[in-house]
Amino acid sequence: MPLKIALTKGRVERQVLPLLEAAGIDCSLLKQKNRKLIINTSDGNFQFILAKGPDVTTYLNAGAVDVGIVGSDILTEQRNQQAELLDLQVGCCQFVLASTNNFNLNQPGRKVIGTKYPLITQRYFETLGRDVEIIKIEGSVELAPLIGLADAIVDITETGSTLRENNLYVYDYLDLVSTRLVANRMSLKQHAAEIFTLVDQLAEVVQLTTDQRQNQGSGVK
Ligand SMILES: Nc1ncnc2c1ncn2[C@@H]1O[C@H](COP(=O)(O)OP(=O)(O)OP(=O)(O)O)[C@@H](O)[C@H]1O
Ligand SMILES: O=P(O)(O)OC[C@H]1O[C@H](OP(=O)(O)OP(=O)(O)O)[C@H](O)[C@@H]1O
Repeated sequence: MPLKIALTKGRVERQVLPLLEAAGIDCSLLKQKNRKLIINTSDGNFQFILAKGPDVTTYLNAGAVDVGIVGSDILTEQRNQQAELLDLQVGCCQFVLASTNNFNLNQPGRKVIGTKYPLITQRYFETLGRDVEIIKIEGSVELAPLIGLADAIVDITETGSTLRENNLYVYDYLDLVSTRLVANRMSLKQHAAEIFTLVDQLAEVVQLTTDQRQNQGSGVK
């Protein structure tokens, strides 16, 4: 039986694929998958299930997959119950509170906040002791303060381009985000050897990549 891995399709998939390859997993079929959603590796050791991020945790919780590869933003927002095994150190970004240049959180009144992440937003404002109204948005969150739907947004940013190009400013920095390898606790017992071998292989690749980045930064060849 192959190890079933729910892989977040899109951005995460693109960034994780080179890590999987470097860990010795044959990704040739994964690379030429087109619209196929379930891909077995040619050696029969792994089955990749391509899913949207929030659904990766749903599949894990239901025991439909053994392992998941998903952003920590989603794990936090969904109150993840699964075992987190490795930070893959890709898909790195950060939550921010952002708005137009005339926003002032300290002004009295209940602010309206647009976000894809209502739980994370709720927790953040609770720590500030502020009561806010949260409006859930599915994407292009930056629109909310621009068209008067919300006073500000809580969203993730990487390069800052989306904020800049839409004349939005960061008012606070929240948690850092990266892609994580998580496992279903039952699978962890049943397939301990396979899962920990995968974790060890990927951990080695992540460490190597980190070392290379540091060496490049310090000018070492
Ligand atoms: N700008 C970004 N830079 C780096 N990582 C990001 C960025 N945006 C999102 N991520 C990470 O990648 C994961 C998937 O994001 P992605 O944008 O591919 O999915 P999505 O939001 O469901 O988009 P879509 O609806 O366009 O498929 C997020 O859960 C987060 O962990
Ligand atoms: O700081 P940047 O590098 O510009 O990245 C930030 C953008 O990336 C994410 O959006 P995504 O691409 O997932 O699109 P979405 O609006 O559909 O969520 C996030 O929600 C920001 O909009």
